[in-house]
Amino acid sequence: MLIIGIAGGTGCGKTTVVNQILDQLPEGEVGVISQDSYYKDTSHLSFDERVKINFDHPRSIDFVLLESHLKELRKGNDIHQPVYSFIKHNRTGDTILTHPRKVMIVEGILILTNPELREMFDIKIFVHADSDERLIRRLKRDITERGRDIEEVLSRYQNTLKPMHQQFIEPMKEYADIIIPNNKYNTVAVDIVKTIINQRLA
Ligand SMILES: Nc1ncnc2c1ncn2[C@@H]1O[C@H](COP(=O)(O)OP(=O)(O)O)[C@@H](O)[C@H]1O
Ligand SMILES: O=c1ccn([C@@H]2O[C@H](COP(=O)(O)O)[C@@H](O)[C@H]2O)c(=O)[nH]1
Repeated sequence: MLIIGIAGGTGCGKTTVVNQILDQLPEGEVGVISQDSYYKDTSHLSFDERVKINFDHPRSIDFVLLESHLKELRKGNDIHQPVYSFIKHNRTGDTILTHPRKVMIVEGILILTNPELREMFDIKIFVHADSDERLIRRLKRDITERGRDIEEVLSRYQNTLKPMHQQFIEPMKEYADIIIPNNKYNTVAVDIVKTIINQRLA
């Protein structure tokens, strides 16, 4: 199994890059695990308490579960990937049955911050987009898709997201094998990653 980690700040385009990679690759050969599925279960908290969580700090992620799921997949076993709701700020209680594939992609803002998980990646990719570009994308996406308003996005950005990005996410570029510039759609970089995957699948 080839395991590819794709990191980068919010709105840099990780999900978009993953979808571009999957496009035209043989179905069923490449699997995806999203770090978002592994936000810690916070069912014991009220919604108002959950809103106050710092979701951009590594402690908000259940890395133990994520790592153990990846190890199970590597052993050839299925896992039940939790489903996360950004609207509820919590796991939904549902899971997605995820099968091991020849190539597994793990994507998320904080996946390179955990040394044990980092060790498991054969290829580490960091998607870069400038912070103003990422904020604009985040505003548009969170208002249309994640039930936020402009006040929520901007206050989270100033209070937690920006400082956490500078402290935990940006320094992870140091560990990347490949940095994809993604201020504009980068088909050349995506094609290079696809070529690597196709070689593994051949
Ligand atoms: N290169 C790009 N140029 C313009 N918009 C982009 C680009 N890449 C992604 N987007 C848009 O930005 C938003 C956030 O992208 P997404 O892939 O969800 O980022 P991430 O998963 O890193 O948070 C989405 O609405 C997406 O369509
Ligand atoms: O309940 C939650 C959990 C996370 N967030 C925000 O999501 C982004 C990470 O997702 P991307 O798709 O990579 O943008 C992170 O910056 C958290 O602030 C949230 O709003 N609510």
